[in-house]
Amino acid sequence: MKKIAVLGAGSWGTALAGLLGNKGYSVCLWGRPEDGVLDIEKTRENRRFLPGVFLPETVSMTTDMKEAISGAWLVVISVPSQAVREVTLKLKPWLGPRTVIVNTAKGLELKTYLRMSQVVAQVLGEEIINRYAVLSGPSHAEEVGQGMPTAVVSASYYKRTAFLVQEVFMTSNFRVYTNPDVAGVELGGALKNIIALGSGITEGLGFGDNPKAALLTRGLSEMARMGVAMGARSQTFAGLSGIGDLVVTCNSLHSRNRRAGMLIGQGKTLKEALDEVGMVVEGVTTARAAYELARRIKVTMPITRATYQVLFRNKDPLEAVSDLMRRKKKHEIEEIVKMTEGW
Ligand SMILES: NC(=O)C1=CN([C@@H]2O[C@H](COP(=O)(O)OP(=O)(O)OC[C@H]3O[C@@H](n4cnc5c(N)ncnc54)[C@H](O)[C@@H]3O)[C@@H](O)[C@H]2O)C=CC1
Ligand SMILES: O=C(CO)COP(=O)(O)O
Repeated sequence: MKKIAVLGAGSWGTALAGLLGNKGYSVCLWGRPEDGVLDIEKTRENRRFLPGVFLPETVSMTTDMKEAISGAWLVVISVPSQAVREVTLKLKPWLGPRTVIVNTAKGLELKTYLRMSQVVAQVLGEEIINRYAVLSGPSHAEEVGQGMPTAVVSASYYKRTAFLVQEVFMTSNFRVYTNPDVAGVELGGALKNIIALGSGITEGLGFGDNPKAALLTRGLSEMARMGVAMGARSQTFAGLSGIGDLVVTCNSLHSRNRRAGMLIGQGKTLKEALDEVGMVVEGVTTARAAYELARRIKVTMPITRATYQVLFRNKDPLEAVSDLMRRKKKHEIEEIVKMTEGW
């Protein structure tokens, strides 16, 4: 069977390696030595990041990048977004001329503000873009690992690549749609984590469902605003990588972004919250990158700004909520007002 490399032995890399291995692919899961790769190989279980999910014999483990990439026709990147550049640099010397790259990391790179496809293209050259897809959507590793019905989206500028990735990942419990809007799918997956952090903060403050619904809905609106300003399609934000992932991340007990937010809302510092969660909380770095980018390109993102201030400027979460509520009066949807004569 064709070989697939999965880079990143955390919860998502492990779940995807299991999914692909169960489909019969020969999967090589690469991780750093500190990820207990040898222990995973022996027990067939990633006890730290995905306990209770057992990997089939079709999945082998390595800490050697050359061994992982050599002969692979498809490479899945499942490391935190701030590590995507480093890992892409490491895989570059061994990458075959036709190997397809599937990125699953959700975030914006700090300082450069680049989306993950742009980071990968900077490292591997623009020509990679035809062989690149992003796989994103509401898909907690814990549930995918248990084979629960899940729907995600494969986006690529190149139709054949989007279709190929759909075909590779699709199972009776893992439904994959396609979308040509790479920017929209990447930004949906990245920006929803900021809103989930903010939503978790309101839960930690003891607030209920109304503030969560308000944050989620207005959060989606600012995600789409930023997306359109960066060339994405607004409709993509109504899809799996937008509203879909926002709903799951703001509500799920598995969500690290929601959990970190709740801890901060309860009075923990950012460091204490991150230590307690113990896994990557992508919304933290993305809040910083998106806040700075929004200022630079002059896009209004009040929830992102408020979340940034709580995370990095020691703003009291209650004061942040109060400031959001007291912003100047607004129309709900500007486009509708513009289309409505006499308003
Ligand atoms: N866990 C989930 O349910 C899902 C996660 N994702 C995304 O997948 C990406 C990875 O997340 P998770 O696996 O959940 O994180 P995790 O915190 O469970 O694991 C991250 C893994 O990456 C490793 N890592 C960190 N820096 C590294 C580096 N520089 N080089 C190599 N390995 C490194 C860590 O040691 C760890 O094994 C994130 O962008 C996340 O948003 C996407 C969909 C679902
Ligand atoms: O993106 C994810 C699920 O779709 C994982 O992020 P969280 O753990 O914050 O929910």
